[in-house]
Amino acid sequence: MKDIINRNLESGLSLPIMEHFYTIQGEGRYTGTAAYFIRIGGCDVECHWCDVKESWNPAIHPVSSVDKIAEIAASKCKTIVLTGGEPLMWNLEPLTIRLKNLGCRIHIETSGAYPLSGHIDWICLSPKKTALPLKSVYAKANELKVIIYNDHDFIFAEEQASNVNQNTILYLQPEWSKRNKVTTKIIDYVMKEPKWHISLQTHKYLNIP
Ligand SMILES: C[S@@+](CC[C@H](N)C(=O)[O-])C[C@H]1O[C@@H](n2cnc3c(N)ncnc32)[C@H](O)[C@@H]1O
Ligand SMILES: Nc1nc2[nH]cc(C(=O)O)c2c(=O)[nH]1
Ligand code: SF4
Ligand SMILES: [Mg+2]
Repeated sequence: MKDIINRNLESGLSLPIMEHFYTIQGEGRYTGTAAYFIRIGGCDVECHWCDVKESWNPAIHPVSSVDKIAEIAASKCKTIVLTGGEPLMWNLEPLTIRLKNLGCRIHIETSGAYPLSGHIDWICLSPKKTALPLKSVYAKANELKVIIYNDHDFIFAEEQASNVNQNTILYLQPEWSKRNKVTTKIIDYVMKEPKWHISLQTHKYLNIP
């Protein structure tokens, strides 16, 4: 039985799904727009300020068939956001093929620390110092979203911006627990360096998932 589960995980036919829910995209370019989120368990990047640490251990999340998840998601909304955990730790080919066949547009939230897989229409790359993105992900990022926790993160943000392509939209997003302190610094920085935009975690202000 365990062998079958492992084989299905490897092939991407089943994935450890932590949760899936219909909400409003709270961050980045698509802020304010309806999207169905699929949160896949498993992440070894270990950001100390991660707001979903419960996602890190894949073993505590039910291994679910991607057929079923795709069907539920597509019945609610045609824009899907794959997140986690780190969704690129998994083979996304079967899930994304099924979603595409059901007429969906697929977005991903990723640290970029693992290779891209599957069919993705919009890549939100949020690089982390502990596990830098792969070159192949920088090249395809549609938006770059750097989390600002301290002053050094502005320097990190500029370094990261030099790795993405010219069309990538650049965002600075306050780390939630530091928002009172860093939001004003981001506002000043964006006025000084207007290639950047500010992204807020608006779903947290709205009290929605
Ligand atoms: C929970 S992560 C999951 C996807 C992927 N592992 C990643 O980090 O991009 C989703 C988004 O939330 C951001 N995030 C996580 N914790 C945060 C926090 N405390 N404050 C602000 N943004 C946060 C991440 O940087 C990422 O852009
Ligand atoms: N509403 C809402 N928007 C989001 N944008 C990125 C999120 C994530 O956790 O990946 C997220 C989330 O968890 N909720
Ligand atoms: S990479 Fe994403 S899920 Fe993983 S610890 Fe960092 S913020 Fe959390
Ligand atoms: Mg979130």
